[in-house]
Amino acid sequence: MATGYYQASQVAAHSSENDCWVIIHDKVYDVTNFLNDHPGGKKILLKNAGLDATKQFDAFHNAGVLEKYGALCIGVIGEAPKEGGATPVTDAAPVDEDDELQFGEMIPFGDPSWYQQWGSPYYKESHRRLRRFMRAFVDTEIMPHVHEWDEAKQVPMSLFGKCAEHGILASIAGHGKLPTEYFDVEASTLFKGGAKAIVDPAEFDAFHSFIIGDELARCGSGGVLWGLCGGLGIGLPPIIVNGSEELKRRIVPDCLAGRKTICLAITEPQAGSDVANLTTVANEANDGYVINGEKKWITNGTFADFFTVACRTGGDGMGGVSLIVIERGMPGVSTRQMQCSGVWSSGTAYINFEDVHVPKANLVGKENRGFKYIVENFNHERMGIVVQANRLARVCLEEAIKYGSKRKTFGVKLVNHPVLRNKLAHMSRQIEATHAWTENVIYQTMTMPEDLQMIKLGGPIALLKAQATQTLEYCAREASQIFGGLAYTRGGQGEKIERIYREVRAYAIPGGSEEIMLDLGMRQSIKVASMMYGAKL
Ligand code: HEM
Repeated sequence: MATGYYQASQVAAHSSENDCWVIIHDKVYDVTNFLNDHPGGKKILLKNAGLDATKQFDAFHNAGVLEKYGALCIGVIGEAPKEGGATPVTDAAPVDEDDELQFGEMIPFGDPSWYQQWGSPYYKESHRRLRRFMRAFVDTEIMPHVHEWDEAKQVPMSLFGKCAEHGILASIAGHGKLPTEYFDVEASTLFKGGAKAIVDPAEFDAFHSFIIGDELARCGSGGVLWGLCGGLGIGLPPIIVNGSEELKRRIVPDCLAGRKTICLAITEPQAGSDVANLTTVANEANDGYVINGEKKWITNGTFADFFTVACRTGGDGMGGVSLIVIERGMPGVSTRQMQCSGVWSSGTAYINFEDVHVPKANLVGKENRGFKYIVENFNHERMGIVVQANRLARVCLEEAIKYGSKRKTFGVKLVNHPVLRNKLAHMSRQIEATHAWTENVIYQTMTMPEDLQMIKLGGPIALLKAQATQTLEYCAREASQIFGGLAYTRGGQGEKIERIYREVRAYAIPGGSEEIMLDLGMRQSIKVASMMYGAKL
């Protein structure tokens, strides 16, 4: 935290290896004890000792580095205020005067258009308050740690606790509706105070959920997103919607309070997305089940306390599948972390269930209805993927524009080369189109009767998922080309791009691969057009 006021001439006196200060963006950093740890080397810092090194710093780092190393900052360049004047608050974010219309850094297409002075019918004051809250939360609590968490291949439980405190976990688990019976609304930063809250819980809608997902995804890590949201978004909803009251009380409050975590365990080594043919079997025994089988690619499986498991309780096909909750402490449960190309901190697991005895009370809803419960959550799951994928694509665009505006080749900034602008243009048009379609579909989920949503929105949402993940793939590729070698190495300026590029498949395959989504989308849409609207086909 900055404390003192200095003149440039005073900083100049600290220019040796034993006493080394530098000025960056009008702040003074004492880097004496950092010289040997500086990843760019000691020499380069010493060359700038006692000087204003802003230009050189900006050439090699992202602004976020200074937040992470804030402890090195000892003051600012300038005069101390006269006695009785305001105390310096050098680290405070500037207050945005025109929050109504303008919010964020104003990088072209770096945020949705309603952040950049465009009107929109979808958002009101509580949405604007929520976006401000979420941005500050992600910038301070998530963004500085993402690289570290990713390398460590885990998200700390403390993040779940912090998100729970604000009501973010409950927002992720609800389908645009808050599960208010299962978390302490009045203890949540976002919702306490009813009508005076940041978001009045009675008014919480799908656009609030959208903002939370979209702003979280600014962290630029699918691993953190899947780590935090994976189980809550797909493992918990089948219990909230279909579970017995006793099962809900036993599981949901702990998950929404960040004390426990959950995952959805469907995919198997041999069954892939083919849910109807899964082989994990639950045989009835003594007032319960004995479960045997293997699950693979299970998001959050390495650390989850609860597993919402798809098992065969009946005959072949989709009519013989049930959902049963298995608990980590039950004998016969073992998990191991899988080594995947992306989403490292999400805890992707291979799971073995060997003669696991589970009480009947852990059955979700009715026996042999599991396939129906899974399918009912598909639209919600896919929309979650759409929101994350498109914001990750936006992160690629934002990073590419920022980097292209400072890096020069052949004496010209990258953004002044038409070939680079052409890449940015194609990225922007795809992101904006995907966002507009996403908003349109979200609006339908708020206005269309639920039974009709299942029929009418399944096709468009499947197509939208393919649209979002192909946009992500395109943007990750083009941003990598723009960053060059920096996006080929982990960490540093190209950190987000390198990671997102590795994570593209984790969006394009789960929740329905692009191939399945495109086919289903058209099949379903043709069926709906003929059956419901009388299209003469
Ligand atoms: C408070 C001051 C500074 C801090 C905390 C700092 C921190 C870092 C960090 C964390 C990295 C690793 C890459 C990254 O995460 O971006 C890095 C790399 C580097 N830094 Fe610094 N740095 C500082 C000042 C400077 C200055 C003043 C210069 C140049 C005059 C410089 C030149 C470099 C270079 C050349 C690299 C290697 C970049 C690469 O691998 O592409 N640093 N620095």
